[in-house]
Amino acid sequence: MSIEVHNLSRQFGSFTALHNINLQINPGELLALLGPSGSGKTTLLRIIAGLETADSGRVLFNQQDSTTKHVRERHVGFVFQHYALFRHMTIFENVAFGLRVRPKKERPSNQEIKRRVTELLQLVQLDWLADRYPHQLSGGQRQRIALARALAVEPSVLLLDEPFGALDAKVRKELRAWLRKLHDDMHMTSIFVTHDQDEALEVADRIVVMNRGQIEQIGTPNEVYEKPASPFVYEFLGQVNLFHGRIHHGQAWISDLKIDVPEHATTEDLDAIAYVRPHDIEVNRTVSGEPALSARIIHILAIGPAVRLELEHADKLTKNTIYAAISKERFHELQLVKGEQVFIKPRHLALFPNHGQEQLAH
Ligand SMILES: Nc1ncnc2c1ncn2[C@@H]1O[C@H](COP(=O)(O)OP(=O)(O)OP(=O)(O)O)[C@@H](O)[C@H]1O
Repeated sequence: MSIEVHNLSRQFGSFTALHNINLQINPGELLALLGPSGSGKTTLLRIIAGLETADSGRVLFNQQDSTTKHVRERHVGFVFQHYALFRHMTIFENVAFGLRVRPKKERPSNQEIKRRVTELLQLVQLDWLADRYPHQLSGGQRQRIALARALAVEPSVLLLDEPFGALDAKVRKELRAWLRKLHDDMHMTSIFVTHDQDEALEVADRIVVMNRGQIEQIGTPNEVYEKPASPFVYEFLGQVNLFHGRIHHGQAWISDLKIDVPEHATTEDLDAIAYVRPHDIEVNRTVSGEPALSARIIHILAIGPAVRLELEHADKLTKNTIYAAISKERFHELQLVKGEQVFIKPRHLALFPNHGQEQLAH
């Protein structure tokens, strides 16, 4: 099932929750709506689901206008973070619920319901819990049952709002991999809301980055991470260093560094901000001909495959903290010690005109 969103807007009083949203979701795609709290993700998901109405704009399911279609007619399954299971029903009955409440002529026989529910419980690998009640399950198990319940009605579209939000980090990671596999096996179109960058980058085919009711960028995880379209996306996705500088005729001055930026050949004396990812900061013990910034190591974190360095660069009157990530091999080669002086330079940087918009930089 394809989903199209055209010129969708939604106000709550004088507050604009969604402003002119346009989105095309391909059949079979797993799409993440990613953004900070209050950016409009849930409102957009609820409008697509038919649980909320838009002030203007349209939602098309398989090219057909579904704006006026009732929730039941949209063949949508939901999983919400706080969409609790029915406490007084067994796990089996929770999953069977959507089938049992169907109008009589569409309702499967008891035997058929039993077959389908058993199959779904096997799919979420919890068939051994069929006779238990929700309070006898762990949080992760309950979320998997919530998914099985959503899938029972064979939805063409699966909508998930922070489905793993309340779970601990390890269970979240397991369920992410599991959701990806389930989505691929079931051939659905799925949209999930998250404010967790790692979750979106790891699971989604494409990510819609939202900010203040608008879409900042739509792209594959690789595109939004490697080629952020705006300062907001740069700062929201992963850790980033921020430098202030100027661009003039194809050259950027960042602190004492002069860097060629041929893509800005025609720019004249522009105040700019430069973003550099920690793994794009090159660290050396000596200056090798090219200009570099001197910095002092104030902290070393050597956990995991990369070594993270916290550096302090004395830039005229201010002190800037800069984060660098280097490989374990490079770290051992350099034999770095806390407190000593090193030389750093950005291998790759992204420049944007400075409109004073930076807020989130680390
Ligand atoms: N029924 C409502 N009445 C008034 N304001 C609302 C209503 N629903 C949402 N809003 C406002 O609209 C904005 C967007 O809310 P929404 O729930 O879509 O954000 P979100 O990106 O999902 O945030 P979160 O990650 O915190 O759930 C918020 O500022 C919220 O306060």
